[in-house]
Amino acid sequence: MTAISETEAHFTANTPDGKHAKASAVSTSSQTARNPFAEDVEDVVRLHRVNRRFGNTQALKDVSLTVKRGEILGIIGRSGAGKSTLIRCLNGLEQPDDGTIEIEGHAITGLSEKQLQSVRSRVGMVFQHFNLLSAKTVEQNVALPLKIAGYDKAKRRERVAELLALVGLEDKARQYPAGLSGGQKQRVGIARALAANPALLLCDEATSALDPETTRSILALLQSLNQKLGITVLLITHEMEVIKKVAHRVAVINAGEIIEQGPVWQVFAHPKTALTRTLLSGLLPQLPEALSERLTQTRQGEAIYSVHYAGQDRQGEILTLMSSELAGQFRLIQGGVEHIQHYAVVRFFFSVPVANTDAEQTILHWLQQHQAQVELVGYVTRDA
Ligand SMILES: Nc1ncnc2c1ncn2[C@@H]1O[C@H](COP(=O)(O)OP(=O)(O)OP(=O)(O)O)[C@@H](O)[C@H]1O
Repeated sequence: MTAISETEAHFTANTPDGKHAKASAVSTSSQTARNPFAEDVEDVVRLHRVNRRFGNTQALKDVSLTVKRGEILGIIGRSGAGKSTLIRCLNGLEQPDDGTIEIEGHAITGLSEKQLQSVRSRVGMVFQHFNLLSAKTVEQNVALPLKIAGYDKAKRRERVAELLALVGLEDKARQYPAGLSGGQKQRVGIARALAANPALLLCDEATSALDPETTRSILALLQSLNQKLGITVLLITHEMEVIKKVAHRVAVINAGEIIEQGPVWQVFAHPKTALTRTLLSGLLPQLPEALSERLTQTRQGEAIYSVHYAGQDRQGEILTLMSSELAGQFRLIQGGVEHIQHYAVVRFFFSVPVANTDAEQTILHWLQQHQAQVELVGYVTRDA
């Protein structure tokens, strides 16, 4: 058996005969028990002013958050920001000091361990290090939650075949995890998380242990599962690239606080906080280092501006338009277009000689008219 972390603490589930069974690292459900969760509730997850303190550390500070049914919400934050604490609160392994957490309209704060079992049956967990049972085959790993939930052998076999087909691993059913690649192991982890038909897939750094190509294929799988099954996904990550590829909305967490949230295209186009800008820095064009090193705040030489812009279903034509309508009045330094959701997110830097105040004002006015967000970055002397 592989070592498992506290997050994958043993879950228990009611079996049809009324006894409690134990499983490792899996969510479980009872087919016979009445589902206390309202499947028609629009918000699958709702957190209201959740706080969690550890001594002097405020791991979660007044966190309010919703995840709508069918949505993929990405939560991004640096190490120590509070992501694990948030996950642990969501699957009931941690209790907040105050505030409320609801899964499908059902308050889960203050529940007993036994009451939490049905909560966990609605939440499938996908882990960074897969947490498969090494002594069991792929099909046995996937079947485990079904076994605990009381599915008979024939039903288990049928459902496991269905799940393995869903994640593209039909031919690996009899293999052991040791013989699988990282991406294949994560596919097994996802199949297992989906086994009991959860409402929510909680992905805790699900691609952080994978190479870029495998990461892409796992993210594509999550996206297709979201589209095919309509499953709601809460994805915890420290990589903006992951958010960009799959999430509909993003929430940025820092020192336990949600400091910014919104549709992914919007946060990319108009990041409000310095941290978000830093997290985005690898993905959006930056001012060349040779130039940024020479920046001053004294008005001289050339003024350098950064522009953020987002347009729906447009191919970033603002740059083309600006180049044709204001030709010769500015110098383009660096720029690029990202296509996120149905938006073209454009970021570019341009310079204009400070001596040419008419051109500067014309450009700023033009950009304002085109709803672009413009910021003065600084000045460089003309020979820069
Ligand atoms: N059981 C605990 N006892 C004391 N402090 C804790 C405990 N759990 C978390 N913390 C503290 O709470 C803060 C948030 O921790 P958390 O593990 O939630 O962050 P994280 O964003 O998941 O970080 P990482 O990405 O490194 O896992 C940190 O300062 C951490 O040291």
